[in-house]
Amino acid sequence: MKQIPVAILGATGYTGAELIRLIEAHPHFEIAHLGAHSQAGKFAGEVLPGCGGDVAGMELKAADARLADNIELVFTALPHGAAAGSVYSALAAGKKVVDLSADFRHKTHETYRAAYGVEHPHPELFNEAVYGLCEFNREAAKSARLIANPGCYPTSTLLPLVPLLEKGLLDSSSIIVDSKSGTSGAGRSAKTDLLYCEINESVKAYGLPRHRHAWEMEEWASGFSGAEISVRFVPHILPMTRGMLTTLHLSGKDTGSWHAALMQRYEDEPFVKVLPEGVLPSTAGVSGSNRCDIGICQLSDSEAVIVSCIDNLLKGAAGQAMQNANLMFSIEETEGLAIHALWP
Ligand SMILES: NC(=O)C1=CN([C@@H]2O[C@H](COP(=O)(O)OP(=O)(O)OC[C@H]3O[C@@H](n4cnc5c(N)ncnc54)[C@H](OP(=O)(O)O)[C@@H]3O)[C@@H](O)[C@H]2O)C=CC1
Ligand SMILES: CC(=O)N[C@@H](CCC(=O)OP(=O)(O)O)C(=O)O
Repeated sequence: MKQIPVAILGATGYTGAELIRLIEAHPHFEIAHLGAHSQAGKFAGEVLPGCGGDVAGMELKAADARLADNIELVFTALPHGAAAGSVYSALAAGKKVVDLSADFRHKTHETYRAAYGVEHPHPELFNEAVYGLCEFNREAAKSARLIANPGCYPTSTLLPLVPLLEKGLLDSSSIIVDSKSGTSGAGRSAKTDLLYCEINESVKAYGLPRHRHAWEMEEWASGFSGAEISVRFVPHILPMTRGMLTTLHLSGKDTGSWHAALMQRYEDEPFVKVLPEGVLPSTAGVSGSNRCDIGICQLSDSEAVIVSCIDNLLKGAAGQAMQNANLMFSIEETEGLAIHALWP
């Protein structure tokens, strides 16, 4: 198979760096363009400590630099709000796009406005964008021109939730989503509340009363299962570099059947692992992999706790983006993606 030239816009951020690592090890994609913003003009190796080989010597292009004609795929790993214009231009130039930002994740302008509080510059693309939760939208991803890669918190929430909603087992009005994220989830740009002294030896809730990902969770839980849900979502930030753990406090019926329902739904999925009943996952168990591990503990006939873990930079971002890119180019979905975690 030929090598497919790709561009990464936002290559100097955390998810951009992860994309470089994945593409360098991928047999069918090759890096042809690295875009940056404040770091444009420098070499990748000057800005990215983890970057070696030929890529280290590539010049970082300005965010709006022209993309060469032979580039077929563009990953936009840009802040939300900044991504939409680049996505629009790349599509207009005939490229396929996997957008890691939140700019095209919503079905309607109303929901986007509610979650982000601003007008969208290209709402006409909402209908075309495919929400890239591969386990539920695989067929649509295969023919997509634009993938809206899901958010990290929604990925860790929707994977355990949707199969139970599909079977009508959950009380959809009382879903509590308690999530913890490593600090890389907040990106690489300098912010006072991400300084070592603010984060170290501390755990902090944030995003209340309603974090923007609550809309994304509700919209797609409903989109995939048909059930209207409302979530109470509280994110937390922890002093670890990568990893995300989501605890779902759930009620419903036949909780004794929930473990089997999840096992059955995911038995053929390479990137979702349902642990034996009562065994709970850890972030260390998925770190460096594209997996989501799910553990379930029945509390009573009508109540259960489910815990899911992902690496926010992989299944929560660059890994899932690569899964989608594989689908878009008819490549084996697992290509270039580690099943095993970096453990211990
Ligand atoms: N981190 C995570 O775990 C996850 C992130 N995401 C989403 O993926 C996207 C990238 O995230 P992440 O890598 O963490 O972000 P970072 O803050 O680490 O990196 C942002 C990148 O975008 C560039 N950039 C910053 N501002 C602009 C601008 N105004 N115009 C063009 N480029 C700009 C930066 O360039 P320079 O360095 O040159 O200034 C940098 O390359 C975001 O939308 C994020 O919300 C999604 C899921 C998980
Ligand atoms: C710890 C932290 O700050 N996390 C980010 C979410 C991660 C992210 O990148 O959000 P998107 O997937 O929507 O782009 C936040 O709460 O805004």
